[in-house]
Amino acid sequence: MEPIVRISGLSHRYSTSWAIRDINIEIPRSGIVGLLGSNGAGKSTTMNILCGVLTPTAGSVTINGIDLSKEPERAKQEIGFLPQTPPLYMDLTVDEYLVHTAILRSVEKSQLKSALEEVKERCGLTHISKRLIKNLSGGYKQRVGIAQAIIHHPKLVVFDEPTNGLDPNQIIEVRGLIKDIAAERAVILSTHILTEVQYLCKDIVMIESGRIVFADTMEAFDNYIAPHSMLVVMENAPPAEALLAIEGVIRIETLTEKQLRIYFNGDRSISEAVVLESAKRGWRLRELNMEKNSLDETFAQLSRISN
Ligand SMILES: Nc1ncnc2c1ncn2[C@@H]1O[C@H](COP(=O)(O)OP(=O)(O)OP(=O)(O)O)[C@@H](O)[C@H]1O
Repeated sequence: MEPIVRISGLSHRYSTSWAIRDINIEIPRSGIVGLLGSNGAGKSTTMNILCGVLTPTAGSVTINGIDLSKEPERAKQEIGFLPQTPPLYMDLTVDEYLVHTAILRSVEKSQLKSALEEVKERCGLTHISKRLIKNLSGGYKQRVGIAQAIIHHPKLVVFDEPTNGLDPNQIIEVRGLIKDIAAERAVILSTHILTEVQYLCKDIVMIESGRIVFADTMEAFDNYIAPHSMLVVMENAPPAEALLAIEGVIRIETLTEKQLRIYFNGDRSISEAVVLESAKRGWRLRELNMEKNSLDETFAQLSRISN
């Protein structure tokens, strides 16, 4: 099936420096894709181009098969966008603001009332319809921001750092809402918060220094960088020097008298050398566990690879 978004050879230069270079991404028609990267990696630039807010220096974007540069109005009809700072009018009530955004998004007059009621119900806003936006909590303001992004039933919704500045309860609520919204359309979630991606996304695209450094499933991300430490338990654990003498071992961390963490370079076959050496020297190896990288480590290592 044709992806909902096809980004090809996308590059953008602000005055003298390139913010993104040769970005290629395809977004499937359902599920949440996480766009991950450190601050300044190029996420917002990519999102702004995708949402038609910024014209790229090079490359193309099609949305639902429509070329964004050739038919911007039609292409943008297919997208809902929640930028980092929601575009709210503080002096309007929730109803007034949502009607205003629905008209901007070309929702037909005859559909206006039902679109408004549906989106308020969806986002838990019905009971605060008449409240001024400026008097709402951060969590409710964000819900109004989400409501404006979906009121016209777009096939793709883009969220840029949607839980920024929210308290832990509000974060859980907004995440639940995003999950719910993604049940029937494609969602792109741009963030530098790894747990957010881990919780919500099936697929990840990671950008660093303006280039894609990883694009695959969450599971593949989890396994991407080979582990470089193992935890061992030995009844007669030797002094660190004896373990450091094994080729590839670079550091020993002594945890208890019998438990050690061995850091190594190279591949997993080093575990065999540890087993053999233990048998030869009577260290009485009881347990050996390869340690998995945490997602944070993978993120940090991918960030370093790009620099
Ligand atoms: N208007 C601008 N003029 C000049 N340079 C810019 C402009 N906007 C962004 N940049 C630069 O382009 C690069 C990418 O920025 P971008 O905002 O896309 O990154 P980001 O991944 O969204 O980061 P953040 O999470 O901090 O928003 C950065 O080096 C940034 O300094």
